[in-house]
Amino acid sequence: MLSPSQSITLGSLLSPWMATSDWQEKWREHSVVNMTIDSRQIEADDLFVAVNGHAVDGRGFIPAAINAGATAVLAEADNIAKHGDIVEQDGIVIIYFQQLNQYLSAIANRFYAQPDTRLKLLAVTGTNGKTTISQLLAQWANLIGYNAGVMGTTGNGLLNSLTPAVNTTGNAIEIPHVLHDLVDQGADFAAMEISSHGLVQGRVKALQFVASIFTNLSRDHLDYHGDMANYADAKKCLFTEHQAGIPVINADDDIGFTWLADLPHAVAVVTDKARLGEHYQGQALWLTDVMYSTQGVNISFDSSWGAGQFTAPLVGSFNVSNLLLALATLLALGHSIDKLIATAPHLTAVIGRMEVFQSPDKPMVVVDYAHTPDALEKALQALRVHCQGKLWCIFGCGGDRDTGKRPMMAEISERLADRIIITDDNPRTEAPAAIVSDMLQGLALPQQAQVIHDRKLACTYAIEHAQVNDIILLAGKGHEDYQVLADRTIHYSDRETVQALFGEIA
Ligand SMILES: CC(=O)N[C@H]1[C@@H](OP(=O)(O)OP(=O)(O)OC[C@H]2O[C@@H](n3ccc(=O)[nH]c3=O)[C@H](O)[C@@H]2O)O[C@H](CO)[C@@H](O)[C@@H]1O[C@H](C)C(=O)N[C@@H](C)C(=O)N[C@H](CCC(=O)O)C(=O)O
Ligand SMILES: Nc1ncnc2c1ncn2[C@@H]1O[C@H](COP(=O)(O)OP(=O)(O)OP(=O)(O)O)[C@@H](O)[C@H]1O
Ligand SMILES: N[C@H](CCC[C@H](N)C(=O)O)C(=O)O
Ligand SMILES: [Mg+2]
Repeated sequence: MLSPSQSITLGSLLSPWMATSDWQEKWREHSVVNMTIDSRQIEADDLFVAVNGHAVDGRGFIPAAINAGATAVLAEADNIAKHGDIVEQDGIVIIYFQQLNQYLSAIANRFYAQPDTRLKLLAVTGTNGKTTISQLLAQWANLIGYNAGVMGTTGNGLLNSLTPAVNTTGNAIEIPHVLHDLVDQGADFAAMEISSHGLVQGRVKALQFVASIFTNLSRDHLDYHGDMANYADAKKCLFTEHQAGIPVINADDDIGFTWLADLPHAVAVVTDKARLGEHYQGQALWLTDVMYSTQGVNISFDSSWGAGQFTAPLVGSFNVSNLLLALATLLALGHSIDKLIATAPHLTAVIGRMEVFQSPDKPMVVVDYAHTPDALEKALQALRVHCQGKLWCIFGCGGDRDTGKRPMMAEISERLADRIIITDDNPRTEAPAAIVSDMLQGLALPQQAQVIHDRKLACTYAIEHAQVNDIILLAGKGHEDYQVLADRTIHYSDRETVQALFGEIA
């Protein structure tokens, strides 16, 4: 539960955008103590914000919000002529605001007293790696003396006490509210994940970031963005239409590389310096050597801030990219290279991201959140290096999400794994059999893949049938502790399943 903010008058809150001095005094001086966008979460003295959404028009819930105790309403205006109109309904004021969705971030940020400027706020965007990098940044920040928070897929809050959240990037009101609470709890650093949905919906429009990181772009969310060009534009607008601070760009990624030309102050991060060309003038950090072991990675790098070498207990080549991006960002923000190198061995793997589970006489199991073709490919490639026996891949595809990635992920599993078990992953409103059928289209030899819809049974089968030197990748659910079915959400966790099968928990 978020704490209430200090109260603020409607006149003061909205004065940057409308002539509140013309209002009746009773409305101008009317105080509100919280903002909420959902009528179902209204509490006494809240300001209800009614926007027109993708599925329903929030203005239809104004009566419900008033019934629930809203003390005032800020509602989307249909056109510019109606901007600033005031209507009284059941003794409650409704103020109309044009393009409310696009301004909501600024209004809410003002409401919560600009918390983005009261700590160092960092943004991480890209298809894969956002959670990992934001948490690595927060861990590293803590190790060098900050009190760091995060916001993202695994929840919001101080790094070690996260509150689960509905979205990876919260709504335009929730974000400054969480930041306000973080500042109250003494946070002086926060790294947040910014999804492409969050960017196009203006959820972070008004925030001031000290640095923004781009991880990579690969297929995902085409159900929402239509095509890859739109998806790329959505990500790019963090750097061109937001207060991004220092851009830190993964230039190994083809899209990231092309953006460098438009971002002269960017820090480019690459695994091969030659990729930047002789004439590259900007700041950069590049890999000079890397060694992998089951204990993690040993990285040597050079950069505009000097050269160095460090170890970190993370698995997979993509985590080298994640570590370099986090390091480059902290260096660009002025932190000491020596301190960062000295603290790197204390970084830890992020929950549900290439998380390794081992038990005597049992195959190694890796729980990972790969739910895109690129992530699945990278996760399998990373594990192949360590696998003496057969590599198993257990995965499904989410319902009500981009259907095009289903056969692609199946094709990747067939190419890179030795044994495939297709299972369920949040079927949501779709029939699990239909999702599996889409996935099977991608296999040359579908008869060789097993389909076990029940995820726990799929894991049990693999652990019972795999040899001790096999590796089992359990992909797609990572930290999730639920399975979303058509009519209900049930408790389910891959991590708990493995721990139970290994006899670690009852
Ligand atoms: C399609 C989409 O992105 N929808 C997002 C959008 O909702 P919306 O404004 O369109 O909502 P709507 O359901 O049409 O309702 C309109 C308004 O009526 C209000 N309402 C509705 C019902 C009611 O009883 N009372 C009420 O007041 C709603 O609060 C809303 O303000 O804005 C909301 C607030 O920001 C988001 O929570 C919501 O995310 C939904 C839940 C969602 O599933 N989004 C996914 C696709 C998403 O955003 N994913 C990305 C991450 C993807 C990744 O991993 O990369 C994310 O950032 O989470
Ligand atoms: N830099 C990377 N490049 C490619 N794949 C990655 C990278 N980092 C992580 N992955 C893979 O993607 C999965 C998800 O990683 P992570 O949760 O950090 O990404 P995310 O961008 O936060 O995802 P989401 O969009 O679901 O929030 C990991 O479990 C791993 O398989
Ligand atoms: N944030 C992503 C996560 C997907 C995770 C996977 N378990 C699934 O449900 O598809 C999404 O909502 O598309
Ligand atoms: Mg994430």
